[in-house]
Amino acid sequence: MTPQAASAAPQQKDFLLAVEALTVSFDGFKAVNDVSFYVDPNEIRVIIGPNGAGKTTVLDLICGKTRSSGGSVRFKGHDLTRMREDQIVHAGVGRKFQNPSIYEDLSVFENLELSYPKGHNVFGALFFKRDQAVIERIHEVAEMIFLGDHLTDKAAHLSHGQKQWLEIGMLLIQKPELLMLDEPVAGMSVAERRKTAELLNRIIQDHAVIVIEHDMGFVEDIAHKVTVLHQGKVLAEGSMEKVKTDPRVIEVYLGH
Ligand SMILES: Nc1ncnc2c1ncn2[C@@H]1O[C@H](COP(=O)(O)OP(=O)(O)OP(=O)(O)O)[C@@H](O)[C@H]1O
Repeated sequence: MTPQAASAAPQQKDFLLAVEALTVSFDGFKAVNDVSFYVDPNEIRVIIGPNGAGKTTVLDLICGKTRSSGGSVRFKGHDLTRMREDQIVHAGVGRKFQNPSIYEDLSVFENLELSYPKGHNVFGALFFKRDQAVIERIHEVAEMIFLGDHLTDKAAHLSHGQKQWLEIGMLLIQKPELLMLDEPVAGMSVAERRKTAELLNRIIQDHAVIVIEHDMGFVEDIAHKVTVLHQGKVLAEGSMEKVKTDPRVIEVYLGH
């Protein structure tokens, strides 16, 4: 190829996350079957689909909780399928599960402090100091998750929605570049749902977010792009406008 031809070649787009041909089988059953999708920096991607479609398993594969049997997950050039869960966290991928895993007996401040990155070895943890930078970061995150006035409250006394936000805050304090949230608004009030949409729109100024969600009103509010899974495969992908009028999506999911 001549130098001119090389420079004219199309540039490959820099996706934050590239999932390609991802597959996993459980006892011969393909729960995730040849799934590919690409997430941009600052994007909110929502994964929808009927129960058992493989949504949670896809997130489990990305965060290293489950090992794939085929395909790749590239995040900023790293193949996550070759990395351990803790290495994936350090690479910048944070995952929130459906049930909040906060410390109920500790305050909001202490929960956030515990999640502050303390270095990757035992000495980092031993010599960790509650210095000004840490305190400032905790206040900054607490404001972002609407808990700035609740720093001294015990987590046990927070509402269900506030507990979900606290757990998102515990991820944010680690500064991941990609956050993955499994049904973040399940059980929330309408007002809490609205604030969660606002929170996600704040978050994506510095992060990308993948959300699994069944609440279609919420999906319409937040999704830049929707990936529809069905029986372990990608059935459709695109804007919510496009996906919700797709007859196949209506047949297997939205029409029920
Ligand atoms: N560790 C596992 N061992 C065996 N089967 C599993 C395992 N994890 C998931 N499955 C199966 O894989 C399929 C996909 O499950 P998954 O939880 O990913 O679906 P989902 O789309 O998240 O569903 P829901 O909306 O109900 O949460 C299901 O049939 C489930 O029973």
